Amino acid sequence: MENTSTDPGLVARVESLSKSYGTAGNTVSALSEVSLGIRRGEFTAIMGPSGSGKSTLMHIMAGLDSASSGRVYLGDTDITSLDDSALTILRRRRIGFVFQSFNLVPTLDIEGNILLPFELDGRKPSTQERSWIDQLITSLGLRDRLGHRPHELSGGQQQRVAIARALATRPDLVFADEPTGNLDSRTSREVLTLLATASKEYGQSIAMVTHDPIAASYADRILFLADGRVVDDRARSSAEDISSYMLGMEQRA
Ligand SMILES: Nc1ncnc2c1ncn2[C@@H]1O[C@H](COP(=O)(O)OP(=O)(O)OP(=O)(O)O)[C@@H](O)[C@H]1O
Repeated sequence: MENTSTDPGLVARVESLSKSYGTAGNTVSALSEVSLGIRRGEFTAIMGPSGSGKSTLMHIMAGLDSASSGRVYLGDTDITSLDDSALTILRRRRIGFVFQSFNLVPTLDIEGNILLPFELDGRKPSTQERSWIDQLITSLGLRDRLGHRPHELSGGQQQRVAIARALATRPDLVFADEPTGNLDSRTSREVLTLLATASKEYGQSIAMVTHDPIAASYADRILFLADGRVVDDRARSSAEDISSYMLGMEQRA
């Protein structure tokens, strides 16, 4: 009998997750029998060389792509059993996203972008949610930008809007996909500090895909993937240690 009991310390987990692309005779294995858990309240980085399966793992955990086999849980919800409309609702209500390319809606002002998850859910924020959003707007320094359009903001400011949007609904888990990929190093540090603070001060669980050792050094924990498998699971490490580990991985490959 399969054990499906949930460890309350894990916000999400995958069990024996495999993913292949292509058709019979011409398949690429992107993930092979991956089992891992993302701990609640932690900032987790997922690292690995190009093609190691990071994006595939994130997309499947976020319900954006389907597994070939295995199980994927968000809390105690087995998302592999959900249909497309249930997955859409789950993403909207329980997951936040921060992308490399910010993905703001150009025709909406900053406030409209931050409130978009509520708009898509057909509701207004409650009083309590509104005060949380106000707190986010202030702490992210966006108060005097609310009426502006995204193109009027710098890259770093746009990413702060995306972070405010991702945190606004207090999702179970925020996925960040190379969130500093389009930012200069100073702005990257600001954005990474904001993500680390969201986890430390607000208990926000975050899973960040990155190939950047500096970005990963802001995380509480670093999972390393290679060839579609988890090859290491480390506590917080310096950028130097992460770099030399990555270099070793490439040399062993
Ligand atoms: N839609 C797809 N069709 C076919 N193969 C795919 C598809 N998506 C990913 N792959 C393959 O699966 C493997 C893992 O890809 P994935 O994008 O998850 O790696 P990654 O670690 O995120 O890489 P990168 O750091 O370059 O973004 C690669 O061999 C890739 O070519």
